[in-house]
Amino acid sequence: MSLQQQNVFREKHVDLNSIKELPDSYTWSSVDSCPSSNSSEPVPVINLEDPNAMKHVGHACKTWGVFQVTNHGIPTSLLNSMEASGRKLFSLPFQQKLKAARLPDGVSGYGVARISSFFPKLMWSEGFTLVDSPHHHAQKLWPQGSGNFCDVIEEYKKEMNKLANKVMWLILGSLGIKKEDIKWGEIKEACAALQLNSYPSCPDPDRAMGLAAHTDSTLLTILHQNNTSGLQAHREGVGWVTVEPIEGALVVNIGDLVQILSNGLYSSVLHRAMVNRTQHRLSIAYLYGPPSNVRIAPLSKLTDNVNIPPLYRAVTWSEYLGTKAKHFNKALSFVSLCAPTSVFVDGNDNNKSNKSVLVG
Ligand SMILES: C=C1C[C@]23C[C@@]1(O)CC[C@H]2[C@@]12CCC[C@@](C)(C(=O)O1)[C@H]2[C@@H]3C(=O)O
Ligand SMILES: O=C(O)CCC(=O)C(=O)O
Ligand SMILES: [Fe+2]
Repeated sequence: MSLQQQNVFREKHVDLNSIKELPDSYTWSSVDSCPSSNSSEPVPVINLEDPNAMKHVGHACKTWGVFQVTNHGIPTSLLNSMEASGRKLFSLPFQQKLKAARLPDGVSGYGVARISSFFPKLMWSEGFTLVDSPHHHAQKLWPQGSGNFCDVIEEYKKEMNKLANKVMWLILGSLGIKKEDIKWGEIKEACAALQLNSYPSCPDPDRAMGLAAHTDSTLLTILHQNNTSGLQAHREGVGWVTVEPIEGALVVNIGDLVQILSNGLYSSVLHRAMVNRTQHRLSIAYLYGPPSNVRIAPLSKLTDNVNIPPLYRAVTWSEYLGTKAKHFNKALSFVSLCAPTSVFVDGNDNNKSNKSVLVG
């Protein structure tokens, strides 16, 4: 990064651990006006070894767009090592983390949430995005040697890929889709990014926002959260529901690309992360998408061009990420084939879903 870029970057980046009082630039006036729902129904928890797992996955996708999985096959030791690697990274001195800062137009590296530019207030979090090999970043962060950091990341990505494939086939199976119905056949060539999120303890958590409401631009996202609650999912007609951490369980979020693929039968889930006064929260998101050359469109088996027309046009993942980077919560309507009604609300208004409603 050039000196000039570093200066621009520093203006936007603040060491949250050094702040004792919530600055105005981090104060979200609308957070306290829309309290979390007290709904007694929790987000579904699905045992992946249950013979009825596919049916449960289908139901969870239709009703919530988010669920937790147990018996997922990821060794506890790997989850612990990944969490320790995340802690090791975020506990570095701020100036050291800045050495691996994400470039202004880049994707990977240390920085604020990419969606920050769509909001008038800043988020109480720091993130680290890894797309390719972690070695380049690790060298900058730990010039004297990064220990097992890179090995853990590579192993985590490999294991997460297997799990994401498995969950993806459960989702597709629940829609009645078989392997031969998918033109891109094996999804083992799938692409992915790893997003490490750190939410330092906050002096005024009720007026701060860790990560603002968004949907993921993925097929699905697998999230490991440490034992500190903060993740909330939005359910139509219910409101914000906390996805309570369950030891050893992983959270699966349905992303926008499954909404496209399923022709809207399964909606991506709007979610956000809250912060708390005493505990540092850490989450690790495995953002799973299709191979870069594949165009994602509503599956032909789910449309008939007469009664059920395709609702979305075909897009590649990178094309969709570009649309999301430009239009954020309006991205799905930009690939929609039907006229959207104008129901978008301000992204800072957390009381309502900020996704589009499509009229056929
Ligand atoms: C693959 C990706 C999804 C993501 C944009 C990215 O290129 C890498 C970072 C991802 C992330 C993680 C935090 C929330 C999110 C909305 C963001 O700002 O960066 C997602 C992006 C996304 O799903 O659109
Ligand atoms: O930290 C969390 O619980 C949410 C993270 C998230 O939504 C993301 O990384 O996309
Ligand atoms: Fe997310």
